[in-house]
Amino acid sequence: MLKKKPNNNKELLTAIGVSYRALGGVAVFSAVVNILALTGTLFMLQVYDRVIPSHSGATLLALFALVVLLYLLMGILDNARSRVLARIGARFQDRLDERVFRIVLKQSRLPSERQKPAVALNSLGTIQGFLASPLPGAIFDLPWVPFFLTIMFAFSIWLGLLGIAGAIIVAALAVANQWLTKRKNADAYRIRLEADAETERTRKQIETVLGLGMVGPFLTRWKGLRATSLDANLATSDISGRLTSASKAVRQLLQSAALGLGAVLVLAGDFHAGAMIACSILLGRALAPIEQVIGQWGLIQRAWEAWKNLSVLFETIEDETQHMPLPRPEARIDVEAASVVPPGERKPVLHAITFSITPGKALAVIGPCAAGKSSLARALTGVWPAAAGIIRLGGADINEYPPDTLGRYLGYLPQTVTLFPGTVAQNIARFDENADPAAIVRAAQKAEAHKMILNLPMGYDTVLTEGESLLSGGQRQRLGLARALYGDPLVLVLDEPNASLDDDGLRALNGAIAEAKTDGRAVIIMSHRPSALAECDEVLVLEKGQVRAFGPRDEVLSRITGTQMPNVVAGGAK
Ligand SMILES: Nc1ncnc2c1ncn2[C@@H]1O[C@H](COP(=O)(O)OP(=O)(O)OP(=O)(O)O)[C@@H](O)[C@H]1O
Repeated sequence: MLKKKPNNNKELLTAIGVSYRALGGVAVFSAVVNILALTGTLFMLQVYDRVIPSHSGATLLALFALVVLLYLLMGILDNARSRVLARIGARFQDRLDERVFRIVLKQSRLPSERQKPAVALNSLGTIQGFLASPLPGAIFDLPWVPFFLTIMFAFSIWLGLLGIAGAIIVAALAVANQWLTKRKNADAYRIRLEADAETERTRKQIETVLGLGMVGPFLTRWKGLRATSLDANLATSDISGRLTSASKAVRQLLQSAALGLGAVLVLAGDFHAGAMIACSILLGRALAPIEQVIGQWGLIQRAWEAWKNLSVLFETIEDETQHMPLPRPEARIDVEAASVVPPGERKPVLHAITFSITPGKALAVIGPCAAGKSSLARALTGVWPAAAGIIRLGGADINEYPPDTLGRYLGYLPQTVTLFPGTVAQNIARFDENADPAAIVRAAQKAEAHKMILNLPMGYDTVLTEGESLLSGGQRQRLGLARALYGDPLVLVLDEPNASLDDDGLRALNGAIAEAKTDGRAVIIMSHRPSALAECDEVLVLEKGQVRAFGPRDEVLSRITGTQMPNVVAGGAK
């Protein structure tokens, strides 16, 4: 079967295609601008034909006034064309921004991708930058090259042939430029991205880098990458510069050659001196867009690479916003023979896991280190997709829900609580712009975090910055729980929610779980510590990514330990 060409991705073509009227307008402006470009030639012919023979100053003045008007119009239209093209670029970016942002987020699930600058965002910016540059204008001028050459033919077949030869030479220089710089340009770009990623990595891990005295080695690695990227850049710009200078010189030489050839024809007696100069001007105009395109070839290459990158990404990463909206489901999770492979890995970390949890029940997932508890939490929240089997929420595959909707149905407390720059209230409300303050306070109260928040310098309006150190581990965990409880989630997935909690925190957590059950939510708690079992009705024991036991709490506990852990049930042990 023939494979669809990735460059023809429908979404990209549509994003440009919506501006078809504007593009049509640009084509019309280009036509007028190119016709107006004959002003100089016509003026010169009129000066030769009318003004000089008649010695008429008035004619010259009238002609000149007309020329001023025509050039003014040309300037206005040329500027309008650039403005429209820049707006087409902005519209293109605006239309694809959300799609690209979602792709970047999805790709970031791969640890290897997380370290790199976002290719999709870079690519979109590159295409927008290209459209806002003077280059597309020059590209719209290219089809007018034959128009100027045809006029040259009308003056003289020899001058026409010279024009064609000139266009071929300049175009050949463009092709040589592309051919010689393509690889080096791509290399320079790739290495520069790697160097940027290295800076970003160092910046993010600055405490470790400084603490372990690793600045020197990192600097050496970074400088190595920058030097390689600079070398590749220099090599490209050397070749490009050589060819650009050659093309400039060739154009001027050709214009002089046109004058020379015109002079030969004038001397032969069958040619007008005005036509000789007119052809020289026409040739310059015909070759100008070709030369401009050569000079900016790198930009065209980068824009084309960016287009191909986006095409491939759009073809391979589905647009999730296209799913049909489902009604709010029942608070029930069914995991059916689900196997989970971490993104970018080959080996599953969870093997054929099967269990269910119904509304109003709490399930504890316990097991030794690296048993797969956090992996299960990630799979349940859709962060890591199941490689085999199905995870259902309210009977529907969780992949059927758009990620943001699924996120709202699930209250997820990850093992490491990350808070974002913004106020405490914004963090609890998951940055929902229409958040109801009463709902934020309610979530905090349910997580028993309300009093703690009121004791912060600005209460709910306390601003948290990136990497803030205002909050202790326990405080973060309580805020994380409030955030998980915000917005009436159906299922709570709490990964080690008790890891940094003191006795008060543990009591609060168990109270929050009991209340969630009363509210009809299902609760799944991943934990090492037995204190988490107090409110749980069922227990699932994981070991090496497999279910060792699953069932009612006391039954499972007595099976695996020989006791019912009465003190655990009473909430006494931690
Ligand atoms: N991002 C990842 N990429 C590849 N493998 C991973 C990733 N995260 C975890 N694993 C592997 O998956 C297995 C299960 O890890 P997981 O963190 O789910 O265990 P856990 O039971 O939560 O452990 P702990 O109690 O120590 O937090 C481990 O062997 C771990 O090495």
